[in-house]
Amino acid sequence: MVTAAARKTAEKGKLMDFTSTVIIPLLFGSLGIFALFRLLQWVRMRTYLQEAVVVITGATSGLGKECAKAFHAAGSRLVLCGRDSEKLKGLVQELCAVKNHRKNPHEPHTVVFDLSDTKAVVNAAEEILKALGHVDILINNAGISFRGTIVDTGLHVDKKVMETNYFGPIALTKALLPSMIKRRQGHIVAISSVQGKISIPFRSAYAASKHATQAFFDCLRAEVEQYDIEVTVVSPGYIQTNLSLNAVTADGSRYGVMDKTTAEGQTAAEVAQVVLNAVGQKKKEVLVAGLTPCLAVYLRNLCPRLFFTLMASKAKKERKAKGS
Ligand SMILES: NC(=O)C1=CN([C@@H]2O[C@H](COP(=O)(O)OP(=O)(O)OC[C@H]3O[C@@H](n4cnc5c(N)ncnc54)[C@H](OP(=O)(O)O)[C@@H]3O)[C@@H](O)[C@H]2O)C=CC1
Ligand SMILES: CCCCCCCCCCCCCCCC(=O)OCC(=O)COP(=O)(O)O
Repeated sequence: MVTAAARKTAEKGKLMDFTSTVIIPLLFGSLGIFALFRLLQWVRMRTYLQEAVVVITGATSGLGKECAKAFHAAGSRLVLCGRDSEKLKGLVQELCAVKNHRKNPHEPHTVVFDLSDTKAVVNAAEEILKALGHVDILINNAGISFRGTIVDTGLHVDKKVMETNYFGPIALTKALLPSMIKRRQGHIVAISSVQGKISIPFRSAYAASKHATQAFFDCLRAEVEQYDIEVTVVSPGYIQTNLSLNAVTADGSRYGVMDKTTAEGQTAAEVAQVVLNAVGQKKKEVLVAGLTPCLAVYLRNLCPRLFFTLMASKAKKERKAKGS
């Protein structure tokens, strides 16, 4: 007669057999497949980015500057765009410092223009195509933010924000698109914002420009799929940059304050890595934000009434804090 203890030992043995013959090989097999998948993904990404001609707007500071460093490290041939030629030269020197230069021998090209000047944008696109022949990846990063009430804001301020954040990037995109279509190759990136998906009070011009950006590049993605052109929309939450310092206010003057939310945001280097990976993996869109902004995006879509109530109380609170 089999005792209970013997039955228990036999069951334990069976379990151990099952673990060593099924569970452990399955676990290691899955880990192996995952590691192989990640390796293949990395190799594909490296091949995609190495030698690629990458145009970055707003390369003089913040996220644009960090994207320049990340794509340079990935071996891309950079075209750095900005309004300040001295800052661009400084960045080229930094990138061409011996340590970086050994990894990527291509000296970045610089193009100076203001995105709110459509003619200058078209000329810049021509200059880029003349100098490099083609563009593989365009990163529409440059932008400005806004702080103010709608009732006090001059229309010239709304236009300035729209020109910089929306018309400038779409003008550059339209100027480079025909050459991408001709080659049936290209990748267009729009750095939007969480505020391209939700609107928060006292940011009307900024949120409107980013919603327009999201809409335009979503349309573009569908239209250019037939030419194998990729479109990636990146929507970050707060990033530690000069964005709030450089924001315009209701009368068009500089805001000049480093907001706590911005100062406590993600680092620009972290977000640049997300941009690099999203481009390398040809992602359609990516939301790079903390839990609250992400929840706010879902809430806006799933329960708009509650979202609007929260935004109204946020506006009330901010107005009270300012004593207005
Ligand atoms: N910081 C944040 O919290 C977030 C930022 N973003 C987005 O990230 C992008 C980069 O901003 P960020 O790095 O944070 O801010 P920064 O202010 O540090 O950088 C903005 C860049 O845009 C350039 N720029 C501004 N206006 C113009 C113009 N008229 N013509 C050409 N270039 C111009 C600036 O050039 P110059 O040096 O000449 O001023 C600068 O290089 C923006 O699109 C922004 O909306 C999105 C979500 C969050
Ligand atoms: C249980 C659900 C709770 C979720 C609701 C909370 C609602 C609180 C609102 C939070 C709003 C977050 C907004 C984040 C916006 C953002 O990250 O924007 C990034 C920027 O573009 C920064 O630009 P700015 O000029 O505003 O500094």
